[in-house]
Order: sequence, then structure tokens, then C-alpha cells
Amino acid sequence: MIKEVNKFNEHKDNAILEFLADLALKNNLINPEFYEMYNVKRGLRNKNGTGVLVGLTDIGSVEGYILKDNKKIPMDGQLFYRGINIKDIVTGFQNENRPGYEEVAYLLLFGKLPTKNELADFNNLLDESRHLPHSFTENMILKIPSKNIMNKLQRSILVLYSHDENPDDISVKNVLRQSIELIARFPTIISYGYQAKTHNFDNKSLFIHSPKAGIGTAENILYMTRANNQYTKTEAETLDLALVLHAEHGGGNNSAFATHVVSSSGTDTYSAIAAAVGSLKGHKHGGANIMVREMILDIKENVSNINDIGKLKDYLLKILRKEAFNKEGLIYGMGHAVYTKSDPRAVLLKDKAFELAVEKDAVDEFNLYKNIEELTIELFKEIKGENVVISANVDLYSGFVYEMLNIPKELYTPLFATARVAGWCAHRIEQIVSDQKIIRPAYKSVSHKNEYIPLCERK
Ligand SMILES: CC(=O)SCCNC(=O)CCNC(=O)[C@H](O)C(C)(C)COP(=O)(O)OP(=O)(O)OC[C@H]1O[C@@H](n2cnc3c(N)ncnc32)[C@H](O)[C@@H]1OP(=O)(O)O
Ligand SMILES: O=C([O-])CC(=O)C(=O)O
Repeated sequence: MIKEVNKFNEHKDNAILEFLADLALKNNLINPEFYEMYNVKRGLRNKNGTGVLVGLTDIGSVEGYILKDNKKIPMDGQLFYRGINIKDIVTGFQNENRPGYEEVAYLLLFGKLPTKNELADFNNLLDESRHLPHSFTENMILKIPSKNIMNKLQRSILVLYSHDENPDDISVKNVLRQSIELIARFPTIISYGYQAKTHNFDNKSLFIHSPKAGIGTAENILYMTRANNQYTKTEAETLDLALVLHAEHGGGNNSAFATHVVSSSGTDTYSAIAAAVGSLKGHKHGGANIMVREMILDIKENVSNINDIGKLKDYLLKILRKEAFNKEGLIYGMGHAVYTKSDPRAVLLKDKAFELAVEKDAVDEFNLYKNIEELTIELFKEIKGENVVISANVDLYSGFVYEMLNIPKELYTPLFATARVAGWCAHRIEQIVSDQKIIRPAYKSVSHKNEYIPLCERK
């Protein structure tokens, strides 16, 4: 009987929700012509596709085009951390046969490359902070698991506020202490969050490995997420490279900008970084790496022969026409708001992906990604004309690389966040130090003035 009543309520609730959704759709749609009429910079983008200038930063520089006569001239993308080309950073630590992520985090936070001693001190600080507060794992992570590790991460960050004796102090020294703790703890939170997820929802055995001192961020992630703690040198180096490439991307990317916006109100570090995680989770931003994986699985299911370029191209066209996959019309892992001809991170990851594909006998799989990249560029030229230049972004090959490392897909976006938290913290400190004004742009109201009608007179 109770079941029947619930069923009835379900139908009733659904009907109410449908009615309310129709109302919300009807009454929230702004006439598209108004945007043009009031010269609104939608997405904070100028007519020529460049971003509206809203701030200055000394942390990361993202260069994807040359501006000539107010027009974007495509170029190969370049990325700089504190003025140093990412390619030189990667070559630098790889030549010295050591991990690069901690050095990059130091560079982003403090604006200079660390000396040997400074790096050692910084690594010690991270090691001292990697453990989660007492009972946090039991009470926060294992008791309340989430199917989505980004959601788990976001909630864990907010709970860390209650474990901090000085959470609201936004002096640089205190924010720095909080930043170092967050950078150190992200690997632990995502690893345990993943264990809680697989144990609770996928019926897998539960294991919790404590973080290990002296092995750094990438190795700790592999160490904590694997039952036997084992990983190879290549795996650790590859994950470290991915972390370095995801650590920072200027002030305008959605999650860094969210950090600036939220920090500008004077709020605490946990609120600002939780907001950034929420932003990165979105499918058009960091969440694209999971979508790439889903898209690849969908393509494999629906294209009878993935090596048949014609069939693959037809299917990609269907995706663009919103007829296939999730019907949103996007080919995930392709396109960028700044980069045109290439994303330097995608170029570096593609090289690594090919190397791993050869090693793991997965060249056919690699070729599928490569063909998607090449065919999307071709399709864009055919549909939008020669002037629209698109290329693979960091999210296209990162998932493939993680797949080769046997890293589960639930961790793809959390790994992005684990790398990017260094960039977010650097941007938060820059906002606090340099740009104390609250961010408050304008929205023009286009509503008609209405009268309040008493409840008994409404129809
Ligand atoms: C870490 C990162 O955040 S990297 C980006 C990860 N995101 C993705 O991979 C999702 C797929 N890509 C996209 O959605 C977009 O390329 C974005 C969100 C990254 C950038 O979007 P925008 O800045 O609007 O790109 P841009 O202005 O260059 O787009 C031009 C046109 O191409 C379309 N377009 C851009 N990328 C794609 C794509 N991957 N698939 C289909 N169409 C696309 C845009 O919708 C736009 O169409 P319109 O002119 O008809 O409105
Ligand atoms: O810059 C952007 O808009 C998105 C991006 O690639 C990143 O944040 O890594």
C-alpha cells in the first residue's frame, strides 16, 4: 500500500516538476537579439573571439594567436609558467632525471625556481601535510562516499575548514599554509575517495594506504591507489609529466577565474578552492577528459570498423550535428578558447601517448584518438571554413595516457584538480596581494516592471 502511494506521489511529483520546468524554461529565456542590442560580451568574449581583459597575472601565460588589425591570426600555442616556457621546464627536470611537479608548484606559488635546498624544504613541508586530520578518512570519506570523486573532493575541502584552527585568516602567511596543506592532501583525498567509491558502489575490497614520505606527489598517487603499492618508474614519470602540464593555465580559464571571483569577496581558502573544483568538474573544462573516454567508448560501439576513416568521419559529423553520442554537438578534447593551431600540452601528451601505445601494444587505440583529432580539424574546415582553426586540447590525450597507466576513469578529472590546485592557490594569493577590489561586473535588467498581485487575485 505504502509502495502504491509512493508510486502515485512519484507520478504527481514528476508532473509538477515538468510543469515547473516548462515555466522555468519559458520565463528564463532572454531574447537572443538583446545580447547584440546591448553589446553584451557573452562568455566575456570580444567579437573577434579574444577574451575581455579583466585582470593581470604574473603566474601563467597562455598564447594561442597573434592579434593583427583586431583579427586573430592562428599560431602554435605556447604556455609559460612564471615566464618560463613549459617545454623548457619539462626538458629541465627530465634531463635531471627527477620529478617536476613539486618544483612547478613552488615556481607557481613563489614566482622563482627553487634552489636544491628550497625544493628539499618544500618537499618536506608537503610530506608533513599529506596525512588527513584525525578520523577524517573514517568519518568524512568512508562514511559518506560519492560516485563522483570531484564531488567527494569538493566536500572534503569544505570539511577541512572545520579542522583548521584559523580558517578565515586571509593573511598571505596563513593562506600559504592552507595552500601547501591542500596541495599535499589532494592526492590523499582523491585516492581514498576512489577507494570509498569502489568499495561502496562497485563491491570491491577496501584498502587504505597511508601516504609515504620522500616519494612526491605522482608516486604517492600510484602508491595509494594500488592494492599492492607497486608502480614502475615509467608510470611515475608519466603521471608526474601529466601533473606538470595540468598545473596552471593563466587567470582566464574558468576555474582560475572562479578562484579570483570568489577570493575577491574576502572569503576563506576552502570556499575559494571548493568553487574552483566545482568549475573544473564541468564537461567544457576539466571534466572533458572523462567525456573523451565516454565518447571513445560510444564511437567503438557505433562505428563498425574504427579503422575505416570514412565511417569514423561520418560518425563525427553526426556528433557535431547533435545526432549521436550525448547529442550536445561537441567533440570532446577538441577546441580551445585561446589556442588555435595547437595546445602545447596536447602536443607533449600526444608524444607520450604514442610512446606508451608502442610499449603496451595499443597503437590501434592511439590511432583512433589521432584520427579523431585529424578528422575534426578537417570537418571544421569543411563546415565553418578555413578561418576557423581548431586543434586537440590537453584533455584529448590525457585520458589515453591514464588508460595506459591503468588509472581508472573516475580519477581523470580529480587528477587534473590535484595538479591545478597549485595554480589556483597561486592565483588566490595574487588576487589577495595585488587586486583587492571585489569583482562585480554589470548585468543589464531586461525585465518589464510588474505589479505585485495579492495571492487571492492571481490566476
Ligand atoms: C582544460 C580545458 O578546459 S580544455 C577544454 C576542454 N573542453 C572540451 O574539450 C570540450 C569541447 N570543446 C569545447 O566545448 C570548446 O572548444 C571550448 C569550451 C573548449 C571553447 O569554447 P569556445 O571558446 O566557445 O570556442 P570557440 O569560440 O573557439 O568556438 C568556435 C565555434 O566552434 C564550436 N566548437 C568549439 N569546439 C568545439 C568542439 N569541440 N566540438 C564542436 N564544436 C566546437 C563552438 O561551439 C563555436 O561554434 P559557434 O560559432 O557556432 O558558436
Ligand atoms: O584555458 C582554458 O580556458 C582551459 C584550459 O585549457 C585549462 O584551464 O587548462
